[in-house]
Order: sequence, then C-alpha cells, then structure tokens
Amino acid sequence: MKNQSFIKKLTYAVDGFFYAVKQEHNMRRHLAAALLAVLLFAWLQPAALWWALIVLCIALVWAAELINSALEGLIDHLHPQIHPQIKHVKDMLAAMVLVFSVAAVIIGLLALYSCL
Ligand SMILES: Nc1ncnc2c1ncn2[C@@H]1O[C@H](COP(=O)(O)OP(=O)(O)OP(=O)(O)O)[C@@H](O)[C@H]1O
Repeated sequence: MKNQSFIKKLTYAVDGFFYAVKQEHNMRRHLAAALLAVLLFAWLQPAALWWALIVLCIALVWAAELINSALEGLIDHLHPQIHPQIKHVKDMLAAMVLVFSVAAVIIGLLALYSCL
C-alpha cells in the first residue's frame, strides 16, 4: 500500500470524506451549516480576511468531525462493549468538535458584525 500515486491517495481521501458524509448525520449538519454560511457571506461580501477566517473555521470543524468519526468508528470496532473509559474518550472527542464549533460560531458572528 506504500508509494501509490498522488491521484490514488487523493481518491482515498475523497472516499473518506464522502463515507463520513454518508454515515455521520453530524457531518451532514456541518456541511449544511457551512453551505448556509457561504451563501450568507457571498451575499454580505465581507473583507478577504474574514473570508479566510470563515474558510478556516469550516475546514477546522469538518476536520474535527472527521477525526471524531474516525476514532469513534475505530473504538467501536476494537471494543464494542460499554466501558467507562470509552465514555470519557468519546465525550472528549465530542468536546473537541464542540470547541471548534463554538469558535466558528463566534467568528461567524464577528464577520456578520463587520458587514453591518
Ligand atoms: N462503548 C461505550 N461505553 C461507554 N459509553 C459510551 C460507549 N459508546 C458511547 N458511549 C456514550 O454515548 C455517547 C454517544 O456515543 P456515540 O458513539 O453514539 O457517539 P455520537 O457521535 O454522539 O453518535 P452518533 O454519531 O451515532 O449520533 C458518548 O459520548 C459516550 O458518552
């Protein structure tokens, strides 16, 4: 599986993204929220720096959700039983997504304020 072409590796990454969108309803929620934000800011036309921050926020929330989904999937595969430590690990993964989402909402509101 080593030394495969860049195109092949890109295909794996795109497959991973669409698998997460298909399997995870939270990923679809983040996708819908990002689409709404892009449409709103395309209409409001904030400065280029705000666009950079908005794109960064969208990428960070998606990346956090992908990490969360990948690790949850791995954990459930390796240890399907209920365990208090797994609860803590999954809760911390959920907290990671929450931290990025709250930051994204705050930056979105500031970008909105900058357009007024
Ligand atoms: N094996 C387990 N042992 C203990 N607690 C668990 C276990 N699996 C899940 N939990 C608890 O349930 C919560 C939700 O876990 P789940 O795997 O359903 O994640 P989710 O991403 O919220 O689910 P979904 O994406 O299906 O809505 C976790 O944050 C954790 O508190």
